[in-house]
This record gives sequence, structure tokens and C-alpha cells, in this order.
Amino acid sequence: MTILEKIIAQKKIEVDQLLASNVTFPEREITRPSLYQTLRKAKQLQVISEMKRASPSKGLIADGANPVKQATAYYEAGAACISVLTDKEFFKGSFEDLSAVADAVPIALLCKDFMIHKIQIDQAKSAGASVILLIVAALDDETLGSLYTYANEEGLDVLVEVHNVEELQRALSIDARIIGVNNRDLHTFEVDLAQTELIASHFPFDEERVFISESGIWGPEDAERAAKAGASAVLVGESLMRSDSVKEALQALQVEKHVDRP
Ligand SMILES: O=P(O)(O)OC[C@@H](O)[C@@H](O)c1c[nH]c2ccccc12
Repeated sequence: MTILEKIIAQKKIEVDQLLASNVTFPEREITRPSLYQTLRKAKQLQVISEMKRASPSKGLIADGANPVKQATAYYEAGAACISVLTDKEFFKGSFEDLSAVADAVPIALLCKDFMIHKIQIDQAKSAGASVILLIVAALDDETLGSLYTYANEEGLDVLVEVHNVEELQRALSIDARIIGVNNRDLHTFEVDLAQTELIASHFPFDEERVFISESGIWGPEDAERAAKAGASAVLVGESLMRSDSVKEALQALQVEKHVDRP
């Protein structure tokens, strides 16, 4: 099994437990600015900064990190959105982290998890998220479409993650408007920013869609490369978690967007 398959197998167990427990997640109103609008309007490359304690590819990254302190530093540095990993088994995250961050910062908030069932979307929204992630590689067309529609109906933005051109076509076929290319292959862990350039060469840049480059962004050169390819934002975890100066590191990524892209 690849790591993605292992994670999804574990998610199925967790979702079955959630469903069997009959928990309900209280409704919560979304009061955050729309990530989509923020990215469309911005003149500079925006940063979606991630609270990431650990990952299956890197092991421990920042075990003792305090999510509220981390998110506050991101917010004060000018992040467009905070991403909080909520997966426990593989990333040492939690929904408590997400709720705590939701109470601490007013900007767009992404629940970073492996969504396979709409109950997880309810849970994310109830914990304060305004954006969810859908990973095309983890979903069949029908589930991808129905989760996307459900999240939209709930007023959430959806970041649809792809890794290759075939997955991009699947994202476009549900008319996803926020599409991110993960530079990391979730089957092999290989990271390559050339993936951003490859997907960009097939991406229909227009007034509707925004393009995001995710993973493996270590500094301004990488940000520049993503911007040049047409990205509106980068999603950054490890390099910011490891940084002694979050503010400097984050602001160094806010390079000019490429002029040829809408
Ligand atoms: O730590 P990095 O290399 O900056 O990557 C951040 C983010 O892109 C990565 O955590 C990520 C992208 N897509 C995901 C899907 C699930 C879990 C994690 C991810």
C-alpha cells in the first residue's frame, strides 16, 4: 500500500466510528473573509501557512509547537489563510488545534484533512474552518463531486488538490475554482516544483479560477517560481514551522504575481 492508501484506509475507520457514535456537530456561521476573493484580488503572491507538527514523510517537524502561537505569528506576518492539519494518526494534528486557531485569528481557515465523507465537512465547519481540502487522488468522481457540492452549499471554500494532468482534468470537470497542485506525490513523497509548471501549462487561467502551488516551498526563489507559473498563492508548512523568524520567512514569499495571469 502507498502512504495515501494507508491514510485513506485509516480515515474510513475513523469515519465509521464517527457515524456509529451518532455525534452531531453544532452549526457554526462562517464570518471569515473568503479565501477565493482574497486570492483573486491580491497583487502579490499570497501565503497559506500551515500548522504542521509532523508528517509521514518528514517525521517530527515541530512536536511542541503551540497552534495558537503559530497561527498568530502567521496572521501578524500577513498570511492570507491558516491551514491546520487535523489528522492525528499521521500528522499529529487535531480538531482541538483547529478550534483553538479559529478562536485566535479572523482570517480564512483551512481544515487540512483527508475528506471522504460529508460528516468530516460538518466537523470541519463546526470547528471553525472556512475552507476544506479535497484530494482528487483520494476520491472517485462521484464522491469528489458530491463532497464539493456539499461543501459549497455549506458556504465553505474548497481547495481541490491535484498532482498530475489527469487529476487536473477531474478537478475541472467538477468546475473547481480553487485548484492546488501538490508538488509532493502522496504515493511516493517525491517533491518537485516542476509539477507546478507542468500543471500550469495545462491550466485554464481565466477570471474564474485560482491556482495554488503546495509543498516544498523553502524561500523566495521557490515563491518566484510558483508566481511565474501563474500561482496566486503558495501553501507552506515545514519551512515556516522550522523558521526562527516566521515574519521574515513568510514576508519573503510575498513576491509579485506574474503580470500575464488574470
Ligand atoms: O510542509 P510543506 O512541504 O511546505 O507542505 C505543506 C502542504 O502543502 C502539505 O502539508 C500538504 C499538501 N497537501 C496535503 C494533503 C494532506 C496532508 C498534507 C498536505
